[in-house]
Amino acid sequence: MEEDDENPPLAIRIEEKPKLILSESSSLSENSGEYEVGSPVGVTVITGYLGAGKSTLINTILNGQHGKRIAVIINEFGEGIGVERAMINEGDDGALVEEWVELANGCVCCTVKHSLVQALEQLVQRKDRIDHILLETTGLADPAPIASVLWLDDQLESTVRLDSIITVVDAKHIRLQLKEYHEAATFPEAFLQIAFADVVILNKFDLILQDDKCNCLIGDVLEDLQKEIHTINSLATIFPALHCQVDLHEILNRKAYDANHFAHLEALLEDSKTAPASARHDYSVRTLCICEDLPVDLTKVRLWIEDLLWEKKSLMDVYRCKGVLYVKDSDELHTLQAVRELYEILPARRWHHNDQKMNKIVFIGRDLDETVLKTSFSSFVL
Ligand SMILES: Nc1nc2c(ncn2[C@@H]2O[C@H](COP(=O)(O)OP(=O)(O)OP(=O)(O)O)[C@@H](O)[C@H]2O)c(=O)[nH]1
Repeated sequence: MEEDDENPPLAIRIEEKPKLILSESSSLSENSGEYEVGSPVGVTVITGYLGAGKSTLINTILNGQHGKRIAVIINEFGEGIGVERAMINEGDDGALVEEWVELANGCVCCTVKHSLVQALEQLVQRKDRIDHILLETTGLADPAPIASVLWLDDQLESTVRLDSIITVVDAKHIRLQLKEYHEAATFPEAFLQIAFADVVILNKFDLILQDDKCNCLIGDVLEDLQKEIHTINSLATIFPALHCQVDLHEILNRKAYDANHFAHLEALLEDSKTAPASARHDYSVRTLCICEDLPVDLTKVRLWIEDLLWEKKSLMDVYRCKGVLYVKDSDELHTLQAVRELYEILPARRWHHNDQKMNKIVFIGRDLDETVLKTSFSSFVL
């Protein structure tokens, strides 16, 4: 592909599989202020049910005022090659230059992992020209493997960082989708996407009242839906939206996995609650929170969490876990983050004199048992 000096296209050829678009935002500013030279490039994973509005969100971001130079990676599976491309607005001025590569069928996790690492490695070589990467996971029910590649992959660790997982939800259909999965007890796609989300965009709220026979106020319906989403994942920040129009500063650069960007996690943990047993919808995927005042032994915490995430003796399926730890013989607050079987415990900052030192861990997962979690934590770790 030829590059002309006035409007140099950004295009990177990758040998296989994800489609890759590189875009320079029309609102590009030389220094957005948020991009630090030398720091890893943030990756936002965009997931969501079929038709929920993922491409709409990408279009909103590409055409938005955020001052970032953004690269987009799209995975598309099966027969629909080319469809995703048509959904993305390339811009009148040709500001978006694309390189499309077909994704072969095969083991989703392996294929995606391999080609994703390759694509990212090539992208970050152009780091001087990219501030942020959007990764749309079309066709992937479970964002966890992608998240773990980005979050803890040794090869990529210093060059890219998982910024956040955004799940786009169709406000009109989400109840039905959750109900269907719940009743059929099948692979809980809609649950997983919400369970892993740092941000949920509750999209298409214009459609939710169309079938509503009770003349409810739109505010009440939205509030109900938000409660329902928080029953599954109380850590997710929810933005109701029309055509995915959201404040881009709220969704880009969230640093949801950074130990040293701790204020956000602290606020989330402060607010998070265990979904009550009497929750209106008794889903098997839910949020559960345990608190403990006494200092813990870090080595034992590691063994405990490994037992939980790796051995799965208790039959609980933990998808996501975030927390703060009050570690014995340390004057630093530690953070715990886990995505599926991967976890990380890091010192985040020194305890402040007015902090209430305690352990607080939030779990999001399937068939979580509060009693087992609490008693095993107290007996094992303290
Ligand atoms: N009424 C309404 N329609 C919307 C809204 N947001 C998106 N749509 C429409 O919903 C349809 C699907 O949106 P997409 O952005 O293509 O959804 P997607 O999640 O990328 O779809 P897949 O990639 O097929 O899973 C399009 O026709 C959009 O124009 C909204 O807020 N309200």
